[in-house]
Amino acid sequence: MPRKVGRPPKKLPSIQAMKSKLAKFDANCERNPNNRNLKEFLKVIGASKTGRRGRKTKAEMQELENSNQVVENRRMGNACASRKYLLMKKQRKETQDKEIRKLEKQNDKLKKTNGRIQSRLTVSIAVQLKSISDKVTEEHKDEYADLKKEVDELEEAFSTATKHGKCRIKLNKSLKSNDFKILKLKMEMKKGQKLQVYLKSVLDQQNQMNARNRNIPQLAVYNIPAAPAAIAPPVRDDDEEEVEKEEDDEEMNEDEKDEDEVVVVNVRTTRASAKAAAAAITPPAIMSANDADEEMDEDKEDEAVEIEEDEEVVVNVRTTRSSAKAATAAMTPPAIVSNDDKDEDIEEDEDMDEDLDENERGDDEKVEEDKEVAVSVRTTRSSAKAAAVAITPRAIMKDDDSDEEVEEDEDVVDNIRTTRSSISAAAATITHFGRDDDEVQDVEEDQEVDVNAYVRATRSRFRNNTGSQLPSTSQTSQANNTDRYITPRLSDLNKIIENMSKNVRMVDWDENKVFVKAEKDRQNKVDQDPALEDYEVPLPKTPEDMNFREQAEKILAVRQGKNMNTGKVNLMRLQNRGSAIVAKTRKRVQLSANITGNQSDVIPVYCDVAKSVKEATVPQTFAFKYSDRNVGNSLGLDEHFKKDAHMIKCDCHHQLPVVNCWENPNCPCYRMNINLRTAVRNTNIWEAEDSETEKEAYNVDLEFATFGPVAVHSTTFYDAVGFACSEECGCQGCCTNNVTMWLDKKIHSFVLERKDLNLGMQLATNNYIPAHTVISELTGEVVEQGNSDKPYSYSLNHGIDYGKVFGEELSKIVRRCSAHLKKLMEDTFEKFWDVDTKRVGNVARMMNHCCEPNVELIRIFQKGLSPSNLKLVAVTSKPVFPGEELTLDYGDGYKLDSGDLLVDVCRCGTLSCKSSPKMKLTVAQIEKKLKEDYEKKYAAHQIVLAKAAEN
Ligand SMILES: C[S@@+](CC[C@H](N)C(=O)[O-])C[C@H]1O[C@@H](n2cnc3c(N)ncnc32)[C@H](O)[C@@H]1O
Repeated sequence: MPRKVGRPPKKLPSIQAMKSKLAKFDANCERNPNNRNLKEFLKVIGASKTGRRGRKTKAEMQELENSNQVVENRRMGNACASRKYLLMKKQRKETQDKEIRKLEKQNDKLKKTNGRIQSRLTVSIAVQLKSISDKVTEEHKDEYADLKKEVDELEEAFSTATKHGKCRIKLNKSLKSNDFKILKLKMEMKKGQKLQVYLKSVLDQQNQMNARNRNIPQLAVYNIPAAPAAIAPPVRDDDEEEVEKEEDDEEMNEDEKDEDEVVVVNVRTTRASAKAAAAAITPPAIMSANDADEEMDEDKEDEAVEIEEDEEVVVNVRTTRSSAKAATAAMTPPAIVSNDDKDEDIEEDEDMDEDLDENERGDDEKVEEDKEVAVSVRTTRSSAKAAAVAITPRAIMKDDDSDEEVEEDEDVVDNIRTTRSSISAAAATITHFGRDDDEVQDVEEDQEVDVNAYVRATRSRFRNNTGSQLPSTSQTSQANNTDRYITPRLSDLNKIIENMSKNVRMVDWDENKVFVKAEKDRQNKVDQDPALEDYEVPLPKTPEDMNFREQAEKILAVRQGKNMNTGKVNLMRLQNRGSAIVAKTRKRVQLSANITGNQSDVIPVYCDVAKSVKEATVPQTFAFKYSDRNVGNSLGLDEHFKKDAHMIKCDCHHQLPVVNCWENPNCPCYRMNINLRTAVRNTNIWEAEDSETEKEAYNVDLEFATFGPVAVHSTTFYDAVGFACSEECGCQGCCTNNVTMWLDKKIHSFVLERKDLNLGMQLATNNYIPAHTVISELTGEVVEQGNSDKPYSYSLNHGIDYGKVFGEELSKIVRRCSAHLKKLMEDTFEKFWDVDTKRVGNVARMMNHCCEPNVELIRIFQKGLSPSNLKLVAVTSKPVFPGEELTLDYGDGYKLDSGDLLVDVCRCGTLSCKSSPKMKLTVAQIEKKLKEDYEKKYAAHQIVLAKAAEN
């Protein structure tokens, strides 16, 4: 027999072996879902991602797939379905690793400088002003004069802002060709500074200002690197001295220069007629579907900037001349050093020119160095650090370690303090971080805070943590006047408590009367509102129609899961929350007659743990600013959707015959409502294997129609995302596709009461509220997770999002989404966002946790698809009777300030409560208890309804 040459073919594992491997893998997956990765999956099934060897043949794969094991193994199937996602994730990881390696390399290099001047970033900003003519000819004389005037003003602004000496602006006389004037601003930033955040912030600030003037285009920064600073160790304190010295003598030694890294930011501006300005209002970065293609192309050219070296990044931004000026001013770092050292500046100018030339060549070869206006400004390391750190959102500041966070907070404050004097002049003009924390402004509709809210939050947190307060300066107070800042200062919040304390009093309380009044008020409101013409308040089911057994079985399953098999049963202690008891008049301590300050939404506060006014104290929990609107911004993404052309809205009711949005397949809002669910479903990769019928059911289950019950997919609470029409639409939001319409109707009456000292305030209803009814928005400050106050924060997008994927899904459903917007969405939704209700919020923030909650939160976008367009809407998941508490499930991971897990000390008192007494209960016992409870509530409600009908 001839001897076989070469390797014997690899023996394929038997199906049996394969099955056992699969079982193992599945068990592993069960233990740790993170183990589900493609590589492992492929390994298990014997295939390799590359190369033929070991890969199954089609037939073998078919056989595998047909095997019960595979078919039944849902997770495995899901892994298959998410193959694309996993590959993508892997690629992303590789890129990230590469970037990290690069940054580490840089970091090592920087460290070699002995930890003294570790790094210095020189930021050059070139502002190109379009539409300056070829030559400064006679006909352009005036124009040139204007320009010169502007530059003079700019110079002056810089000099004022920088305080430290004069700044130089070079305006070359022979402006020529290609319609650009180039203006340069150089800033030195030091290592440890978050360049990306810094630039983003200054532009955000500028944009906020510009937003008021529609003729000024929005600035945008892109391609800014995750600066080496992001991983660089913070500048050591002992460096500060040296930096201060530098401030004084303005010298930079050769060694330091070597360490310079140059970042060039180009800002292009359009000096144009109103029309052109309006067109220019769209920054290249965020071109939307509706924009002209031409502009898109142009933008693409603009975007085609290259990172020349590790340390060099070019960023293009388009703006108008005036805004560029303002932007330049805004970009002025807090403490600016004069430029005595001309040689050095000239050298740097040259560097910059090179960069600009590089950058321009692609666009237009004709820009010449001598046609440039140069502004050179240098900041000190310490002040730059202070500025950058101060405006760096907490989440972007290394936030994985809480200890480190505290240190950083302290660091921030240290820096703010050290540089306070040096920033004073600049603060009034440009620096927002130095703004006085201590100004409360009214929360207006659609009001927003700029990025500085983060700074403010950080500083407030510092105060809360340390009890000390940062001093403020007159300059910072000046800055306050121009800014709309909402995060209230601690002292004002304390004043709220003081004022409340003064008005505590004893009042009569007749539950029966209150419930009857609430019922009548609701009926009146519904009757008188034409928008609610078709709405009928559903009545509660009779006890006979209820399925208590099913409920009891569920409760028992939960209890068995907890091994509750000992102890004595005291059913009266349990499930006695809420009431159906129609009480007689009694005295009650009232802490506030109306917490909202709004007469159309009166919510009184009672304290039942105190028997007299003397005994009563107003708890600290009321130190918050009442607002029925969210506040906050979303890293620029919201700016995009604020623009008319990009806002998602419909004009359904503008045409006849009127077609209800919900029934109109062409309504962009309704379409978005449907598409969002698909996006969420696609995001949830482990759901991806659902059959088409299941997918269909999923869509139906998540109906967000205005007048129908708001259906929540019970098993995927976090996935409940929809889109609603708004006041910007043709229907003005009074249509069938706007569940948020209920938020302003205020048809339900609530009360806050304290019955349990340890539980704090409880939110209860005075009305019967049917299941699946919108009751309130949960409002607060929209902040990135990590910036929020945990016990009072609610996740805005966690769970509807796997990293960038949700952003990607979103970008797919926006028509003709530009590459930049896509990236913006991905980046924004890669982060997790919270609604922090600690300092700003509404009554919904008072909802306690319950192991058997009756309220769930759904997420509804309006007008756009940024976190600022997203609302957390509270919807009842069960019928709630008058007197009953409204509760949410905070989740098993929720920790109290004490560090205890809430579930371990929960006081919700339900039969499902994880900390309820251990006792053996049968289904029949639980069913009986549930029935009794419901009958009592139902009977009491019938009395209320009857009395309401009487008068
Ligand atoms: C967002 S607040 C809810 C309103 C709170 N009762 C108040 O007076 O401000 C959350 C805090 O309420 C308390 N809490 C909420 N539900 C609770 C429960 N089931 N058991 C014990 N404490 C609870 C905890 O102190 C928790 O940190």
